[in-house]
Amino acid sequence: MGAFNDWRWKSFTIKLNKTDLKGDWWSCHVYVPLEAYKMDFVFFNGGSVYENNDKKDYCVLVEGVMDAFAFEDFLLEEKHRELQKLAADQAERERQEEERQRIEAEKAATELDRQKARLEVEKRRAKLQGAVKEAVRFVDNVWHFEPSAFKGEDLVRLYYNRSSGPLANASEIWIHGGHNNWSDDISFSGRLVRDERKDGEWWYAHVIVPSGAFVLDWVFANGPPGSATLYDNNQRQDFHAIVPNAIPEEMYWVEEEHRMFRKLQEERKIQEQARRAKAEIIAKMKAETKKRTMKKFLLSQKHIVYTDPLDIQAGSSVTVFYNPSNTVLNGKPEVWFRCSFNRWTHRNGPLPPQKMLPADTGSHFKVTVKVPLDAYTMDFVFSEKQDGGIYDNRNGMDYHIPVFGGVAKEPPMHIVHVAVEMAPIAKVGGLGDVVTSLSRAVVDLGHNVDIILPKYDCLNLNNVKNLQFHRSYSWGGTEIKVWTGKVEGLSVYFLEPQNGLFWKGCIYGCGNDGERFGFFCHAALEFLLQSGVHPDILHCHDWSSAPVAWLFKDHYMHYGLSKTRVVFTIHNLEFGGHLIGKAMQFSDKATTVSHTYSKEVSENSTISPHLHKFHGIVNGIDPDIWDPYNDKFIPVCYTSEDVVEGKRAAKEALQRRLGLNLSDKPLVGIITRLTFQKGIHLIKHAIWRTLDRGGQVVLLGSAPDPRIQNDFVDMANHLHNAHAKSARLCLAYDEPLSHLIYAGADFILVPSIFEPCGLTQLIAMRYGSIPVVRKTGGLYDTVFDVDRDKERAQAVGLEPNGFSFDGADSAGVDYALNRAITAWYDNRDWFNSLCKQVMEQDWSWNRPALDYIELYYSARK
Ligand SMILES: Nc1ncnc2c1ncn2[C@@H]1O[C@H](COP(=O)(O)OP(=O)(O)O[C@H]2O[C@H](CO)[C@@H](O)[C@H](O)[C@H]2O)[C@@H](O)[C@H]1O
Repeated sequence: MGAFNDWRWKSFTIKLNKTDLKGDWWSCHVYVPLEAYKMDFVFFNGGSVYENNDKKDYCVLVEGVMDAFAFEDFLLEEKHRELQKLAADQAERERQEEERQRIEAEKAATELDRQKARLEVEKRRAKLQGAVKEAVRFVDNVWHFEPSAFKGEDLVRLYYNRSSGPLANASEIWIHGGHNNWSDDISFSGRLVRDERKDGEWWYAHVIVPSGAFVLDWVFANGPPGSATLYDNNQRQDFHAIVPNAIPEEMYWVEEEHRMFRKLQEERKIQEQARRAKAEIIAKMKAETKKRTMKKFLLSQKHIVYTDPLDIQAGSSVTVFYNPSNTVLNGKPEVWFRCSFNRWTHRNGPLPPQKMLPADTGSHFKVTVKVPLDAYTMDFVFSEKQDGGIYDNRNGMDYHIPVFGGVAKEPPMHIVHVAVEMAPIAKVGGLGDVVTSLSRAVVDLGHNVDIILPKYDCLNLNNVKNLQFHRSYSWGGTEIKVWTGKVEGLSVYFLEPQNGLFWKGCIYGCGNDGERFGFFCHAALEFLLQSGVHPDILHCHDWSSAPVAWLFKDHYMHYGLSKTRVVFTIHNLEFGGHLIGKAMQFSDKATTVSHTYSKEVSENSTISPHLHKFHGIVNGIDPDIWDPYNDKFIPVCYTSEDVVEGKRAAKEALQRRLGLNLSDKPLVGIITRLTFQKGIHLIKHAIWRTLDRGGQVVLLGSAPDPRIQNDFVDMANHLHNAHAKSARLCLAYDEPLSHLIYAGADFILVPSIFEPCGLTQLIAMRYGSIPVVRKTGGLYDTVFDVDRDKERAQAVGLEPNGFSFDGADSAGVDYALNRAITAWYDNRDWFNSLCKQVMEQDWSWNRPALDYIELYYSARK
């Protein structure tokens, strides 16, 4: 009994035969496979008696192309092939399932078309019944046909007695005719001539009876259709004649129904093809953007680390270049490279530390590594000595670079968000957008995400698919019903405590919000515990779900959720500072929504003790939810290629909808919650400045504070009187209108006093609108002034994309807004190319989601 390569390959059992050699020699033939580098074997009697060389077994080496390492790779390749086959099988099954669903949908749609055709025909038939009742064969002394019996497609003469009606003195007489109660409007017309052979005023026209006609409908007039001024329309009843030998009515309607059905089918097919073609274009554009962004990501640390090649392939060699002069290892005589794979979990453990050698290019050092076939990330840090000393481990995050084409895939993480807002079903501001769009991006990267949300009575349920009762449990003295549903493709658990805490008709502003959300956080943890769900990451947001952090650490961690880590994100430090401070203390990692805001708040007493675990990760926007190429709220879809035409149509639709002049003026849009944070006095000033410059302004915003709301209502009244054609303030929350403004505006103004990230400037750019912003927080990180920030933009691989200002006063606003409007008036070609350029920048989650994944992993270390 034997096998090859340490018993890992092709085992065999063969019966030996006695040979005629001298002594007690037995033998057998063994086939040695190509992949063998060693043969292992023992002898046995076919039963339980073994000769296994004192438990060491026997082995002989095999000469050939294989050794232990090559065999390792060979096995991985085998596994790879097997996985590929499984994946192909799976893909085929999915394709078949899709095909089945497509056929099913097609069947249902066909049935619907058939019903529609039937209904339509019934409607027309009922309508025709009336006309048939009124129709006759002739009217004495007014009109008749020759011959009197005829059918569809016959040529007949229609006689008319001119003196019978209002055309008695007309010099010309025309017939405007149709059939079956004008079913195709006018289907024939012609000029009548006088019949000299008859007595009296008899005029006639030749008419070809339309096929399928039961009833002919007509009027007489003194000119052809379009230029007649006098009619004989039988006292507004029109004339109706029966077609005596028409085809049987039943047959006609059966044919009509068929014709209608075919037409509907044809229309549907064309629509379906257009939809599919569009989906393909969208997928292609998305993939290209993603690829560009990934490349930029790989190059983004080039001043510290980069690899050659940039995309590392499993099973190949890669050279890592490192420049210590920008790190803590600056000036050290030696640099050592310490590396492993798969987030330090690779089966072979870390590679032995390698000393890096100076590279030819300036201050970089280099080292070459063989990447195993089952790698999906390459992980490394640098140290000053072979045995350690000072490390550059990227502030505790380590360096991780994705490896492509390997046989192993990154195991998915399970992330659960506990949040009180979620777009589009319960959105108040940007927090709701981020919960949805970050989750979608993380799912796209192959991880599992669930969201736990209160079941408010004011949820927008139109956007929840498959809402179902899931279970109920008791906690906090009440029954809590749990519902599940899909929102934007994400799985959501809705908690509905029967004590009515979320039946208040609103999300915030109930007086006891702290108590309501505190209860919700506790209930969410209880739900996870009772359902036996053990996520890797619990992600909570702002003061409203901050309690998750300490409730978890104080209680639930000890009840069996011990592998879970808590990540806390600050979207706005303005509210609930105490709760935020406590969550900062108890969370494993904390983030805020831009790098600059993280610096701006770093001295805040709630943050400063925790800087070691605090990171700024800029927000992204969801490229599917905000997509001018696929947006049902704008009149013409567009990409960067036809941005000018697309925006022109959107601007016109916006002007029309809000009653503004339909002229080509620079249009400034503002979309915001109206709070102190958003720079209210600067917004007001900008409205007047834009009007001074001959532009138009549209503001969409609502104020939670009634004093501010009233103030804007006054301003709106004033503006709508004095500048009705140039300014419109919509003081409400209106998602569809916001899309039209993003598309129709030339500029989106964001003059915030402080701004953790800001999404409106990012959405603006996606729609080719130019942001005009105050340089603060995330606005500083995402908007680069065309005149002042060229270098700062280039440092992050971008071209400048907007206008910005520093001061929080009117002079500041003027500085940016005047330049923006002047550029629009004086340099339209350049302005249009700027619109195209900002549309091509990637402000989606493609990049920031990678940073969140890194953060989640580092929280688990
Ligand atoms: N009247 C209205 N009608 C329709 N839509 C409206 C609207 N008013 C605002 N919106 C929409 O609400 C969102 C606002 O997001 P922001 O990030 O700009 O601000 P917000 O201060 O709410 O968010 C906070 O959290 C986010 C997320 O982290 C941070 O980016 C931000 O800096 C921080 O203040 C955008 O999607 C915008 O279109």
